[in-house]
Amino acid sequence: VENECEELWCGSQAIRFPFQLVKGMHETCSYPRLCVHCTEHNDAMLLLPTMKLLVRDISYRSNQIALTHDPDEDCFLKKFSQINDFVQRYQFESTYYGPRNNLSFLNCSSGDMWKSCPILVSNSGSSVLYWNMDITSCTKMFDTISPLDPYSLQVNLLELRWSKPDCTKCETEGKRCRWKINATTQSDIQCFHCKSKRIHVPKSFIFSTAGWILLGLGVIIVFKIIYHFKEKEEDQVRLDKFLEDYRAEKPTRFTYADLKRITNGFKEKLGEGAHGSVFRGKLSNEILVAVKILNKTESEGNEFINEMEIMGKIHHINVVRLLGFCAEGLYHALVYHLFPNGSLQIFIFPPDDKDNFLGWEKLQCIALGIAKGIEYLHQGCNHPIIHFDINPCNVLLDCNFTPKISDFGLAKLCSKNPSLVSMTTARGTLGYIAPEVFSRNFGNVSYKSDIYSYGMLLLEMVGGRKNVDLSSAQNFNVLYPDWIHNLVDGDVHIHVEDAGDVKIAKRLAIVGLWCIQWHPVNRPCIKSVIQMLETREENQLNMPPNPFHSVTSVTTRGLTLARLQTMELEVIEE
Ligand SMILES: Nc1ncnc2c1ncn2[C@@H]1O[C@H](COP(=O)(O)OP(=O)(O)OP(=O)(O)O)[C@@H](O)[C@H]1O
Repeated sequence: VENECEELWCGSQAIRFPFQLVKGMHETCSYPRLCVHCTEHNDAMLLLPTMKLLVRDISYRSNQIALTHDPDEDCFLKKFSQINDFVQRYQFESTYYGPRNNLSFLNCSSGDMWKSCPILVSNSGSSVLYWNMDITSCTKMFDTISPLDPYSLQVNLLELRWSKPDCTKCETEGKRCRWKINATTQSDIQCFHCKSKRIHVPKSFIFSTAGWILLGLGVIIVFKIIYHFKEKEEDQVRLDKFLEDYRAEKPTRFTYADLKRITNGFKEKLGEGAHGSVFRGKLSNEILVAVKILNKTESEGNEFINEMEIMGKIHHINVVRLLGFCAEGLYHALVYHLFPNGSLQIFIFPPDDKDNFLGWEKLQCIALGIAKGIEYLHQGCNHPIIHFDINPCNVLLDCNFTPKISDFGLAKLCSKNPSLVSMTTARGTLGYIAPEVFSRNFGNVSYKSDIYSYGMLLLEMVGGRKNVDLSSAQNFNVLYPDWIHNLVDGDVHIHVEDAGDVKIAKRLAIVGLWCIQWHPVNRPCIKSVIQMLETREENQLNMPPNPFHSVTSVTTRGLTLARLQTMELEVIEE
């Protein structure tokens, strides 16, 4: 019931007790058989049993209502008797404070000027001359007593006041009022809390608004569908372009927006290295990629693109293939195949860690694969490349554990201060950098620098532990190879059960030790490394001299040699 007595609106007119909009009519909410109808033009019409009146205004504070004639009808006074009945029946009073009026009604239908409303009403006590009209042709119809004001009636205006029901008490308490159930008089009202207010919105408005909303939704859906198909089309175009480039063995050039789409907004980060961050991406359901966003490249614009074209031509089973790149303003990025196994780094475990150790056969295959990849970079392709950063992090493993060398060419492309890198990424890089890269006293930087890094990597694989032991910071890059040397000499026994495995372990260790000779000239070239790894004649593998056997003697020898060399070599600041 409370909701039915809510205040509703018709245009700017609030309709509430003792009136009620015709919809949701409830007997306790308004005068009996009296209701207001809201037209499609938002006009409130008071519906009486035999006529309707247009509501001009309702003041709930002063209990007044102003009514006028239905615009469809011309004359108010023709319906005087119904109006008078209505006023008296619902105990309305005229806002006109005066004695009850003796009204005279005159019929003036014969005069031209009375055409629209041929009835004149006057208070019989006062003159009709104030109308300033010719009333000589009028005939008297009847006299009556009414509380209504003749002047207002004549101008089609009905201003009424109701004293009952009186809701002012309820309203001062912040409540609403309505009839009591089974009320017998117009004083039988009760106050109640009205919780919710609803705005009356004409049906036409609801329909038009709903229509607009539906239309809007329809347009959005259509746009979404078009966008979806356009996106799919663009994806397909990009994929086709990629496949075309792939077959033509050249890297695809992507825009930064492409990369954003491929990586789903750079959502999944695979890792971060010295050159930048790597994100997981998807070119199609079958082609998963890793997108490396470079921090800073030294080569700009065209130079970078030329460099990419060269790197894109490098194809070898043991080298990560560059699928694409992005060179857009400050954004430089590289796109590679994704290798879900990640880098070799996470597979290096000691042989006695049975659950994680890969096995000697597999380690040998990986070592050989890496060597073949280095051989291809050094000698096999049109543009020989020194990697400068061979380490387990830069060897990725595909699902068959085939090793793939990554990050080739970046040493040239990216600004990389070795001493700076050694400080920040000591974990991965420091132990692998050849001595001559630090100081020319050991010789010239050449392909042999990669051999040194490869040797360190091999030894790490054999030992199953990091070659840089930061806990013994003083001699970290000396102690570990020494330990390996002793292992091969037979002084320290590594836990290898199978005789075949012992052979592999020894072979890997011997090759590793040859590769890490201080002076580049003493290191084998990569071809020899491969031969040594592939040989089955164990006794053909000679042990290299142990440069760490006596740290003092080595240092003395090194210094002597260094002293000799400094006399010939230009001193380069580290
Ligand atoms: N193609 C790839 N597929 C799968 N994972 C990758 C790929 N490329 C890189 N990653 C992962 O992202 C991480 C960061 O690679 P990134 O090459 O940038 O650095 P890094 O090799 O670890 O270090 P640095 O660049 O200093 O040599 C790697 O450890 C690797 O796990």
